[in-house]
Amino acid sequence: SEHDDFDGSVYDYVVVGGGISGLVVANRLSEDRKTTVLVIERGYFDDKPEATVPWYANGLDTSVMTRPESAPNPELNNTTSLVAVAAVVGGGSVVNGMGYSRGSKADYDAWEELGNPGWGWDGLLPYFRKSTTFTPPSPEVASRWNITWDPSVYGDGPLRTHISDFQYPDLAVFWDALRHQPGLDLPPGANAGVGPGAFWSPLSIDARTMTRATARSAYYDPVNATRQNLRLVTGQTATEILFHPGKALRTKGVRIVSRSDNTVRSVYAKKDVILAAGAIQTPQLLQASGIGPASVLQAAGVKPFPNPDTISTNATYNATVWAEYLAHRTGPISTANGNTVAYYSLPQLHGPSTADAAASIATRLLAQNATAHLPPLYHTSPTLLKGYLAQRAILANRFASSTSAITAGPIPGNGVSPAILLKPLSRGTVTLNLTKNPLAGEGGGGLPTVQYHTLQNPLDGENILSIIRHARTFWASPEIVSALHPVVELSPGSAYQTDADLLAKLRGDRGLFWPSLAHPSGTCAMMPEEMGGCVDAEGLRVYGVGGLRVVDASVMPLIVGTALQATVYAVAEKAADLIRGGR
Ligand SMILES: Cc1cc2nc3c(=O)[nH]c(=O)nc-3n(C[C@H](O)[C@H](O)[C@H](O)COP(=O)(O)OP(=O)(O)OC[C@H]3O[C@@H](n4cnc5c(N)ncnc54)[C@H](O)[C@@H]3O)c2cc1C
Repeated sequence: SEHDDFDGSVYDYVVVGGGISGLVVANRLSEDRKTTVLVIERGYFDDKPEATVPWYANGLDTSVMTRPESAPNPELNNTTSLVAVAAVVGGGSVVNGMGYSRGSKADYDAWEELGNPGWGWDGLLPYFRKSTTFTPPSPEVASRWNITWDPSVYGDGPLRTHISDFQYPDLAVFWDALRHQPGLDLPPGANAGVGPGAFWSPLSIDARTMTRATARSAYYDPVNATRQNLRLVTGQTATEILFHPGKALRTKGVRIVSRSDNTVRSVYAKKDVILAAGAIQTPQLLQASGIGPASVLQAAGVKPFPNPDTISTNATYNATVWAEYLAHRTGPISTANGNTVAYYSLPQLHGPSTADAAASIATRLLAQNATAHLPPLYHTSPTLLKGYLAQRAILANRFASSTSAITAGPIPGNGVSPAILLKPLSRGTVTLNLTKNPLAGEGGGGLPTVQYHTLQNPLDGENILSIIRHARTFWASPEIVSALHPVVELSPGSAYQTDADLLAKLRGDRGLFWPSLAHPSGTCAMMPEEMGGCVDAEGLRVYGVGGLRVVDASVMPLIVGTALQATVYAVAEKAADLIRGGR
């Protein structure tokens, strides 16, 4: 087969996962033609329209995903839910909603406060720039819609981002309402690290072709033909990290299984094995390789991203708009969820008259008996608890200030208004599924057990209710009602008003309320080891193991107040620099 030649082969670096972080790191490391890099990817290349036409980002292409169910969640009436994980060359960038957004400065400065020098906003901005190019809309569209941006926060990097010329007409009404929101800022440009507010926010679209811009189109396709020192193999699942014999743990390579015929092969790394398998599968691979419970097993913790509203109904567009896209690359098919996002801090959510409600949440958070609202893992690990308490102090500070967002209101043109909690206090876990051999099935089909523990901390419930109530107020604002008629809430529905009724509905209805919006992170956190950290800040090296690094969304020590792809690109760019620096 085409893969016969690589069994037993040796590279400088073996990268596990050809998703966003894996392709960025592989590209940068192979810029030096003397450095050899192998990328192992579970999925395949996907060239169908769903992977390239922007409009499809409104739906979920599950044909290129693995979809484990979560464990039954005790706080959600023991119901399970989907864990959406990409399995395709390009990873999440091929299936995601294409929003390109960075958190506020305070979100990244929190990483630095957690003991990671150089990982605050100022340390990451060069990598945000290095990874992106921004193409503005046409001057006519920009002036008609009053679209503004800050060109200084983008560079001439591989990932193309764009605000398209097509804007849903109703957005004018929404912007009118946003301008009248008390206390909501309207900063001139998104992605500049400024605090919450309403923005014109780009999508990962390549304006030259009006197609989806992905880690593959940005970091792999342009260099594939010319770099003999870079190789990507598809349909191969890494199932185990291999170590040199001896007392000091040092990686030797990776064992992989072919999805098509279950052939087992081994490949070797002279320098490092680099894990980029994403925040669900990286911890699984570490655990399957028996890497120390003190650093990794205990550090497992997926942060939920609850979404107490319905998803897109997948309205089908008619033939005319498709014809327009095919002929001119314009119209609704040329864009996805739209380019307007409003971020609110907790005080802004509560409004000026009840701003002390936010301070009260912060005070009550700090007064909590932390272990009472955390999974058992934290009860027995003083280091893990120490890390959580440090995160908690930072979150209490952010709750009481207006420096970072607790919710984002994407306002797409398809009439769906998800209510999203960006700063969860509850902590989940990713652990090996002991009843399923990770080697079994279609080439390593076994997936780990994901326990979200959504709503384990009751303050998460309070914050979600505030977010829902705020969304109701927004949709009832006079600007919207007078222009668009009263908006009817389909889900959960106006019958649900009291805290108890709303919470009971959320706990029981998995179609309505999701524990995660496909943004797992923090499952192998970058923090000092004595705070339960998994990798160091100097080189993202796994504590206690030589030659092993993690570069994907697992390393985020605290989830940032927005969707993650922009941050994953920047973190991977910085990781590549640190690795090349030889540290
Ligand atoms: C449905 C969906 C919608 C999203 N919407 C948005 C959005 O609009 N905006 C935004 O900013 N972010 C969005 N995200 C999040 C964003 O795409 C992810 O945070 C990002 O892709 C994570 O990058 P990563 O490198 O950590 O992992 P991934 O991009 O997931 O890459 C991991 C890769 O590793 C491969 N892999 C896993 N295990 C193995 C193994 N054992 N062996 C070999 N290969 C393996 C996988 O197949 C995958 O290709 C969305 C994600 C999803 C799933």
